[in-house]
Amino acid sequence: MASNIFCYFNDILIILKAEVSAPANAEEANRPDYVLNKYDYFGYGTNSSVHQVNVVALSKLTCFILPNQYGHLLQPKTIWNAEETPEHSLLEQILHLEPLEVDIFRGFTLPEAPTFRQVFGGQFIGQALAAASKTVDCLKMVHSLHAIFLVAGDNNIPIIYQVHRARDGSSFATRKVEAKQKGLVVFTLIASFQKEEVGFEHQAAIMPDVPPPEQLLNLEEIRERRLTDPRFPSQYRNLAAKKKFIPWPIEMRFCEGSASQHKPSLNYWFRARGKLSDDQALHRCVVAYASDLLFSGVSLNPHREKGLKTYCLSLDHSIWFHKPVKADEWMLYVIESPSAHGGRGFVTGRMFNRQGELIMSLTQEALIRREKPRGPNPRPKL
Ligand SMILES: CCCCC/C=C\C/C=C\C/C=C\C/C=C\CCCC(=O)SCCNC(=O)CCNC(=O)[C@H](O)C(C)(C)COP(=O)(O)OP(=O)(O)OC[C@H]1O[C@@H](n2cnc3c(N)ncnc32)[C@H](O)[C@@H]1OP(=O)(O)O
Repeated sequence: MASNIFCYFNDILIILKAEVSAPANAEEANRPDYVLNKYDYFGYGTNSSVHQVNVVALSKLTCFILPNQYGHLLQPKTIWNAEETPEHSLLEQILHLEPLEVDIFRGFTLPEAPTFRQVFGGQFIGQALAAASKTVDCLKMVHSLHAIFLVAGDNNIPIIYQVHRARDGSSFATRKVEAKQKGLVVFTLIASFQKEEVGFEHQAAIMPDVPPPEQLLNLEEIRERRLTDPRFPSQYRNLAAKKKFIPWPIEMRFCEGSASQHKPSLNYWFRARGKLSDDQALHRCVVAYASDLLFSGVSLNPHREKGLKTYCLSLDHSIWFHKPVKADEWMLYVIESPSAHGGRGFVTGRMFNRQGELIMSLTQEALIRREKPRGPNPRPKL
């Protein structure tokens, strides 16, 4: 027994019982209807104007009406209002974007953020994913993304993120993001989002047997040891002490000592420094950011030698999120490099939580070359 419901309202209706078939709007009228179930919602939740909603109840319908002034309660505490939380971590500041227009955002490279010669690749991925996430129904979470680095970004100018809404389906949504500097597209990302769903389950990947993070040193402690270890020549120690050192917003603990630094693999624990807001979208942006820090460098491990200077840049990066992420708790990053050839190093990664659950799978290809001496007037890239 199906019955049509036409109503004019600006509140949100949450379904408590029954199924509802909903042609969402006029543009989608030619597409097959999609079905809303218990706890799905429809309506607009705006107080600017009254909208028409056209749905078909497939059986007796019971709804909870949420008046528009309470619509914000459906939004989780998100990265886009992070500035309202005084104690937010440095990572939330790095990923914070300024909305400029519908689907257009501005990101910055903060002085406290890790920078390299060019904008850090993980910053592009994290910020672009944050921009895409802001345009997607908050019940849908990113499950995969694919990024390409086109031009080295300039740390000294803002980055404009333009989001294209490629598709909004009932279960999935797809977004394309272009990052621009000086009018040039320097980075692109395509990301797919999905509503939570129950389905088939298995995990064939096994977490390697490594020491727990509490028994290992972090990067800062390794550096401290190098500065004070009398086995290193004093010239080396003085030089290392003079180098500007900005602690990364990600804490890392390496599972193997320097003896294994020539293996085309690396295992390390990591977590975000400071407490993050309780927002799954933010936690996924944070791990996406962290995933580019020590990834493609593993493809150089078998080729490392004294005095080697390299020119390395991430070319592309893909992530699949299998399960919910907690970026401020320890995760094990297991990296392998099956191949380096033709100036390109290829790496694959897996991230496990402490319970051994496989949370994410990743791949990346990077340009890996011996550094050539710079000419007197290098061509500007932007
Ligand atoms: C066991 C314990 C281990 C413990 C480890 C412990 C500690 C580790 C600690 C620290 C590790 C530190 C850092 C690692 C962390 C993070 C890594 C971050 C990675 C990134 O965040 S990465 C940023 C994102 N990714 C990009 O931003 C790429 C954007 N995309 C492009 O940039 C272009 O798409 C390109 C270049 C790919 C193709 O562009 P194209 O087709 O035009 O390429 P082309 O070959 O012509 O080079 C063009 C110009 O690149 C320069 N160039 C080329 N080859 C060179 C060489 N060999 N030497 C010197 N310069 C070179 C010249 O300037 C040349 O220009 P010119 O010819 O005028 O000289």
